[in-house]
Parts: sequence; structure tokens; C-alpha cells
Amino acid sequence: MSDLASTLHDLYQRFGELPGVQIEIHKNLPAVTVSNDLSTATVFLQGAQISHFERHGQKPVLFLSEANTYEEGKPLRGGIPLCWPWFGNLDKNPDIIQTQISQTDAPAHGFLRNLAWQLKTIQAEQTETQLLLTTNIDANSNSLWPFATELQLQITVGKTLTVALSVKNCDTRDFHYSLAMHTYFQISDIHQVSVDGLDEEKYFDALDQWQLKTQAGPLQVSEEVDRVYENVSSQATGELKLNDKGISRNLFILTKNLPSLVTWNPWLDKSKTLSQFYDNDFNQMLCLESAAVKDNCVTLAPEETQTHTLEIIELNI
Ligand SMILES: O=P(O)(O)OC[C@H]1O[C@H](O)[C@H](O)[C@@H](O)[C@@H]1O
Repeated sequence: MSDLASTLHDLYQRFGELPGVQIEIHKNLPAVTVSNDLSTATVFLQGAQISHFERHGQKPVLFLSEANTYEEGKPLRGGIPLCWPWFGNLDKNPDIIQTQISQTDAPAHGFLRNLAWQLKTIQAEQTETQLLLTTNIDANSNSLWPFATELQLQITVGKTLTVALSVKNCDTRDFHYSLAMHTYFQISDIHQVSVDGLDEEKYFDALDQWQLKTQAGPLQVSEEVDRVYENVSSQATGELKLNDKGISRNLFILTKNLPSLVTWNPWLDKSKTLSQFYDNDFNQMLCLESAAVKDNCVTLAPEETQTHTLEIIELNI
């Protein structure tokens, strides 16, 4: 049996009979869709990437491009790719992260979003479904990350969507990483949205030589945006809000151990250069990436675990 066939066989055997659980295959990529009384979500085993979350009767919360080609080794453009153990280009990460990596052609956003994950458990209840996925890194066989590491992703699908990534250092040395839950939010129209909770926050502008600037008022996007904010307190208090006037919806973001925020919209010219993305897709998405990057990067001692949590709460206005 091929690897794919045996993965599907195993998924059917273990989870196929559970209420509200559907095993799927998109081209070559296996995924699981779970539904309960309140909501539905889809998770791909590749990268443990959530591609869809929707409360019944509401619009999808996550953007997923129809240009996706569903190929092995290519993270989907949309949903929540997990960027780890560095963010963006390796050379834009703190030195303590860069010096750990000897490979010169390190891929953008690390490698976790391309890894095969295992689906360990699904707990299906009437109003809440929990999925647990894991992947382990063997220090000797991963040329990009020479540290034994265990990663777990706990996803809770219910009234809200909660995503908790736990990183455990199983090595004998400290290690350092950056991380982002690279959330693509589905929006009605880029001209109809604003982000509240960033007023007076400082950010690095990736499109202007990484200059440090200060946000004034809500973020409204009318051109390409690529910014990194550190220590965003509104995320920790649940006051960071994506307000979409076009569909009268507020999405609140609440995080733990994800103090940074990256805001990204490629606008038209950059969109034309992106893989798995249509030229006009930028109109329907905004990335608000809850993260631990730059000075917010994380150090873990041997045997230490840190859990990074994102909750997305939808309220209609
Ligand atoms: O195309 P990707 O590797 O998925 O990256 C997509 C985007 O991710 C983040 O938002 C970065 O800040 C951007 O600079 C980058 O273009």
C-alpha cells in the first residue's frame, strides 16, 4: 500500500465512525473535516494546517485561495500555516536563531508548515470537537534543525476556534525559535475592514527598510502592507479586533505566548508574483499573524515546554 493509501486507511479505521467526522483527500493531501452543533473546520495533515472554520449560518472565518494546487511539500495559501522555527527569511531572525542553522538555503517561514503530522485523537462532543496532532523532530535526520523536539497542536472547534501549539525541547541543549500562526482571515472587501487595538503600537515596516514606525489609529489597508509589531498587549486581553463592515462582523483575537503580530496584505503587484494565489485574491484576505518573533522569540531549556495559543472569537455587529 502507498503511504497515502495507508494514511487514509488508518484515518478511516480510527476516526471514520465518529459522529461529525469526515476523512477527505484533496488531490494528494489527506484532511479531516469535523462538524458539531455549532461549527465546522477542516485540518490538513500536511503542516497540521487548518484550512477552514465556519460557525453554522455564518461566513467562513479563514480565507483559502481557489488557486491552491494541493501538492505535497507546498503549504496551502490560506487558513493557518504554522511558521516555525523561524519566521520569514532566516536572515531577518535574531542571531541566536540564525547561528543554530547551518544550511544556507533555509526555506522561508521554517519547515513546520511542510511536515507530515500525525492525527492522534479526535474528541467529538455535541458543541465542541477537539483534535490533537503531533510531529517529532529527530535531531540526527533533520538537516535544518539539529535539536530533538516534540510538537503538538491541539485544535478546539466550537463556538470559537482555538489553536494551541506546544513545543517541547527533548534535546540536551537550549534552543531558540520564532513562531507565527500565519492566519489568513476571510474578509468581504479589503476596503471595508479595519483593525482596532494597534493604536500607538510600534512596528517594523518590512516594505520600508524595516524602519520602526508608530501606528496611529486603526489599521486600514489601501496598499501593500507587511509589518511586524512586538508586544501587542491587545492580543493578550482579547481586544485586538478585525472589524468587517461589509458583513457586519467583528473577529476578536486572543492569544497566550504569542506577543507579536504581523500584518500582511500583498495588494495587486505582489499578488501577481505569489504562488497559489489569484491576482485579485488580495481583496478578500487580510493576514493577522499572531507570533513570537524578533525580540519576542523564544528560548527553551532541555525538558522545557511552551504552549502558544490563539483563539478567534466571532461576533456579529
Ligand atoms: O509566500 P509565503 O512564504 O507564504 O509568505 C507570505 C508572507 O508571509 C508573511 O506575512 C511575511 O511577512 C511576508 O513578507 C510574506 O510575503
